[in-house]
Amino acid sequence: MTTDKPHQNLAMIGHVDHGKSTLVGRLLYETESIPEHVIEQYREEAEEKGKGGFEFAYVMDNLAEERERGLTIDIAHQKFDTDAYYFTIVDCPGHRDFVKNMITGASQADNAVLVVAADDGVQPQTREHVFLARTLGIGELVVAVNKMDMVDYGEARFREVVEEVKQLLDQVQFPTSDASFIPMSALQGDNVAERSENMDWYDGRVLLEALNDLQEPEPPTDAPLRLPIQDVYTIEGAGTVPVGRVETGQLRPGDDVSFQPSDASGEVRSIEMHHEEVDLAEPGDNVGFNVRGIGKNDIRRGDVCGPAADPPTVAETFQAQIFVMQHPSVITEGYTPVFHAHTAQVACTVESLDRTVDPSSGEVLESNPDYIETGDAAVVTVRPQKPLSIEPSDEIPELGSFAVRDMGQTVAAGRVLSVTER
Ligand SMILES: Nc1nc2c(ncn2[C@@H]2O[C@H](COP(=O)(O)OP(=O)(O)OP(=O)(O)O)[C@@H](O)[C@H]2O)c(=O)[nH]1
Repeated sequence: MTTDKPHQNLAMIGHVDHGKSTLVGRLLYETESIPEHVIEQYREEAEEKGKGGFEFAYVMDNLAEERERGLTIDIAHQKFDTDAYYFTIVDCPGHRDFVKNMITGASQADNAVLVVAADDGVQPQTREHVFLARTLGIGELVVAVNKMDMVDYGEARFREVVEEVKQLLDQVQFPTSDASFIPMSALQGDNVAERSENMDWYDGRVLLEALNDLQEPEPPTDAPLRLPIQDVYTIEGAGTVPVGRVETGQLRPGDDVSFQPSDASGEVRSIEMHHEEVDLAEPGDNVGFNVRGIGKNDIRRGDVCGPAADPPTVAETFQAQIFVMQHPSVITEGYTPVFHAHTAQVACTVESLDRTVDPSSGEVLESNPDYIETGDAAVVTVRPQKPLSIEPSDEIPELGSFAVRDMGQTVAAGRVLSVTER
């Protein structure tokens, strides 16, 4: 894969069984992104088994079977391209660790396709995923009204589903134009790559066209430097080398930087990327660097590096809007799970439940509730049990969201509204 086109991470979201995997399979198939030898092998098998024509369903069945055998052409991390972009599919929310991956930057999605089955309409997970997409800062949604073959390709049903989805998107204030609703069948291939003859009432874009027209993700360069530290190495000859990914801003040799919350600072001596010395690092760059006067025990994973003149914020407490995704019982004041924000993992206490809000409109439902539970959106005040660097998401979105983990699962996701500094 060359780099002559910009890259985008694309999330596939939607209720279980509405067709996310099938749609990914179809996109890969239509863009000729499934390796030729795999397709060829299926074609031969299909012929041997006398399956007549080479049906897409046959490809999907085989992909599913491979997945079960652990041979994984799994939908996560598959790549395809259009004229304008290279796309990488990132995990969908049902998959393990999706939320955590989204938040720790590993697979932060730029945009998403929301799959809604025409025969089923908006379902609980459709709601949940849309809310999550909003919380996690996904830019644009393309809505795939899928399984149109199951409703006789009828325009009236399509319009009904579009209305349902629009209501949901209005509630969470997700700006979406009419053109982003596409009636399709992932299984039959209608309106994915090719215009469907089964729906001549539709004259909008097909899915690949809509993806091709997405806005280019903007590199966030006007925020100050924020570089969460993943690891700290000691390298012979170079000394202490923190490594991490630049989330915002720029890093140059000669810069005076500060690491928070460890509170160490010094001047950047050199920066390395892909084993080569560079004189500038920008958002998305994974770098190792060397700072005058800083030893291995002065800084650690979970620190954030920023300009000494505008250092990363360290929170005494912070107020956040959270969405409870799955919790076996209820969350009350005093609850202390582990918060995952960028590369940090810190136990934090939910000090007060300030209010529950309509997950959609943000309207206050109840002030100072006694508890919150799965499906609730709430504003809470949180006290980290150890120093934690985190930023208001309005100011630096890349450092302003977190996942709440407990009992081996992500129980909630959230966005920082404000920080009371230490
Ligand atoms: N008729 C019809 N069936 C479809 C279409 N797309 C998907 N399906 C079927 O719907 C079922 C679920 O599809 P999946 O792609 O596994 O759905 P999913 O959303 O990925 O489901 P999870 O990964 O379990 O969340 C499968 O049996 C598909 O064959 C479609 O366009 N038309």
